Amino acid sequence: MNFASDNIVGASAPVLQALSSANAGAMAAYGGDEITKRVKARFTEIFEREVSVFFVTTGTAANALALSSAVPPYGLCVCHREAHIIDDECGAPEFFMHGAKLAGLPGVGAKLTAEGVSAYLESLPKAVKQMPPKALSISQVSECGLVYGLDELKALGQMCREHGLAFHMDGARFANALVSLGCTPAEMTWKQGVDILSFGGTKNGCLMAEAIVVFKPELAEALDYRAKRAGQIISKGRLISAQFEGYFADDHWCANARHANRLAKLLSDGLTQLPGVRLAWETQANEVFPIIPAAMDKALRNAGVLYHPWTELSLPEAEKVGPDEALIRLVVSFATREEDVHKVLDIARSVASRQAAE
Ligand SMILES: Cc1ncc(COP(=O)(O)O)c(C=O)c1O
Ligand SMILES: C[C@@H](O)[C@H](N)C(=O)O
Repeated sequence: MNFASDNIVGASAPVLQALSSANAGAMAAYGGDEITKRVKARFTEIFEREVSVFFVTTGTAANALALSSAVPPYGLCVCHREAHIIDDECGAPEFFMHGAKLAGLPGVGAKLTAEGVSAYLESLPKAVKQMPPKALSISQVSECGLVYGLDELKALGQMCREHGLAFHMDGARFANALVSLGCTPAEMTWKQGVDILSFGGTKNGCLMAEAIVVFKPELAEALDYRAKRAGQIISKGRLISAQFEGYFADDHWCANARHANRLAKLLSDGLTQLPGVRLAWETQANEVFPIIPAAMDKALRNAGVLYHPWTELSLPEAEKVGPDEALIRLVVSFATREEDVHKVLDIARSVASRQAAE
């Protein structure tokens, strides 16, 4: 029972089928093929406006290249201090921004507020040599499994406009956030001021497919060159676009995300009914962050449930993890079986019963 990440499963059947179908015959390389053209047009339909789309192989590449188009080498990009771009990309964003800096701010649940970012920006010294803030990057879904509501995104977008920042969204789990809010892709992005999006497909059914979706045309100008320099212009480009073709067909992508979110909620609700179990952050997408008794943590691991501990950095002081507790991260994917969720709950319940009997 592997709940370590949504990166642990392969692709879903429709995506693999689309890939297999696209394999036949000769097609133009480097994105010149008909499938790539078709899928780029599909992105324009999905986002209800003309967009530029660049296919890449990893979320890190999407984030680093997206930010490189928005932030000059002397600039600053504001993000959360636990953002994937600051914590998990080994300096790729700074590297591709040619030395620009990431400024990580605190925030409960790895989320930022417009007020908090604005206060930070106002606090910066206005020295002429100060690195000027040029972008804001948020993760939707956040690194603590939380989803920004449309009002929060609107306020952040407005704040970016007021401060002249480009607004980037790390949408590694875009579909999970989308179905959680029940809104449209346009409402969750450009209609709230998002300028450039890292659109993730890999964690939700694709084999290896991410896209940079650009809403602000001037940010797209050099992205082809930047992607080429990063080794992200794939020679057999159809192999990424075909994945997205299968991903988008028959609303498959949203069905995958709804499945993952539903089982995450089932897991979360089952765990929180047990004594000594509380949530670090509400379950709003496909990740569950329970704080559980240490004995339960040990039992789950001994029973072969795979998951990672999580940092409590974004927990309010009053909710910090106790000496006999463990904060863990359980990630549910489109391929997670409901029976495995029930198995985890059964183990947790048995531990709780034993502890109650002691
Ligand atoms: C919030 C977030 N952004 C981006 C990524 C993409 O990272 P990768 O380069 O591993 O595809 C991940 C993890 O997979 C993530 O959790
Ligand atoms: C932890 C993080 O780097 C990874 N992207 C995951 O979500 O599993």
